Formats: sequence, C-alpha cells, structure tokens
Amino acid sequence: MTDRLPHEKGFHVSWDQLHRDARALAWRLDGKGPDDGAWKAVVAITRGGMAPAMIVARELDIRAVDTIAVVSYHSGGGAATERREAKVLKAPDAELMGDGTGILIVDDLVDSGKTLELVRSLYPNAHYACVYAKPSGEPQTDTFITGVSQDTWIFFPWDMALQYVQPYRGQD
Ligand SMILES: O=P(O)(O)OC[C@H]1O[C@H](OP(=O)(O)OP(=O)(O)O)[C@H](O)[C@@H]1O
Ligand code: HPA
Ligand SMILES: [Mg+2]
Repeated sequence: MTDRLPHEKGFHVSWDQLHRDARALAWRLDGKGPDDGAWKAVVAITRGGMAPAMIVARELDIRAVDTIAVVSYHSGGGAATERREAKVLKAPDAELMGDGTGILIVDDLVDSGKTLELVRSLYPNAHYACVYAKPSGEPQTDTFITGVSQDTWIFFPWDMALQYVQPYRGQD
C-alpha cells in the first residue's frame, strides 16, 4: 500500500466505470482470436484481473476460465539497488495453456510491466489485455482501454469504501 504514496495524481474507478471499461475491452477483443477469431480461454492474473476477466468471459461467452497467481515483492539491499521482482505462486492448467495460442490473459492494469513480462515469458503466444495502462508497461500489453500517466495511482473499487465527508461550509 505504500506504493501509492509518491504518486501525484489519483484516478478513482467506481464499480460502474470498471464494468463499462471491462466491457469495452471485451468488445474490442471480440473476434480477434487466432484462426476463426474465437478465444480458447480467459486467464485472470490474480487478484486484480479476476473481476475484469469475469466480465470479458461473460461478454464473449467464454466458459473456460483459469487463473495465474503472480506476487510481486521488493528485492535487493539499499534504496539504490532495490528492484521489484515477480514470482508465479500458482500456474494455470498446462494442457489448457499450451504455448498460449488462443488464450486471453487479462489483468486490471499494467504499471511497470513486470507482472506481464513474467507471464509473457511463460506463454509468449497468448494475448495480453488490460483495462488500464501506464506508459512504462504499455509495450507489454496487446490491448488496453484507458491510458493514465506514470505518476497516477489507480484506485480500484475493491480497495475503496464510501465514507462521510464534512460539508464544504463548516470545515474549520
Ligand atoms: O505492471 P506491474 O508494475 O507489475 O503492476 C501491475 C500489477 O500490480 C497489481 O497487482 P498486485 O501485484 O499488486 O496484486 P493484486 O492483483 O493481488 O492486487 C495489478 O493488479 C497488476 O497485476
Ligand atoms: O496504480 C495502481 N493502482 C493499484 N494497484 C497498482 N499496482 C501497481 N500500480 C497500481
Ligand atoms: Mg494484480
């Protein structure tokens, strides 16, 4: 959670907005699979990719849905050498995946691109789709809907809650 602190701007995404953007992603991908245009399966990068992947699978009538769990952590010693590393905690079904041909891999966003870089190294022929993308990670994604600047932190609806705010008049 400390990652969001240095960011200049906040981009707040409601459930409604996420639903609209994930639908837009699905429609853009419709008929773009290899051969006859169909996709073999949807694979969500957990956890953030799960809600968008469900919406994409529903829109495109894809019943085969699997997950890949990627965890990223800080490695290295001091601040100068510290790097973000990504590791696969749980792999999807090997028989379903093959080399990735016809598989739609979905995540909520690409930021540095580390997560997608790792998954791409495992399934080079899959199609990588994100709802949101920051410039550093853009080259790792094949399709995305909305681009935001690198200094923007995206706040997803599952990380937020409604709360009381003071009226405009009446704040001391
Ligand atoms: O392009 P990157 O710099 O790798 O960052 C993007 C990834 O970071 C977030 O996941 P996170 O690892 O925080 O886990 P979560 O999906 O379980 O929240 C997000 O959901 C992406 O998967
Ligand atoms: O901007 C972001 N928002 C939420 N999670 C993230 N993980 C990496 N970047 C982000
Ligand atoms: Mg994630």
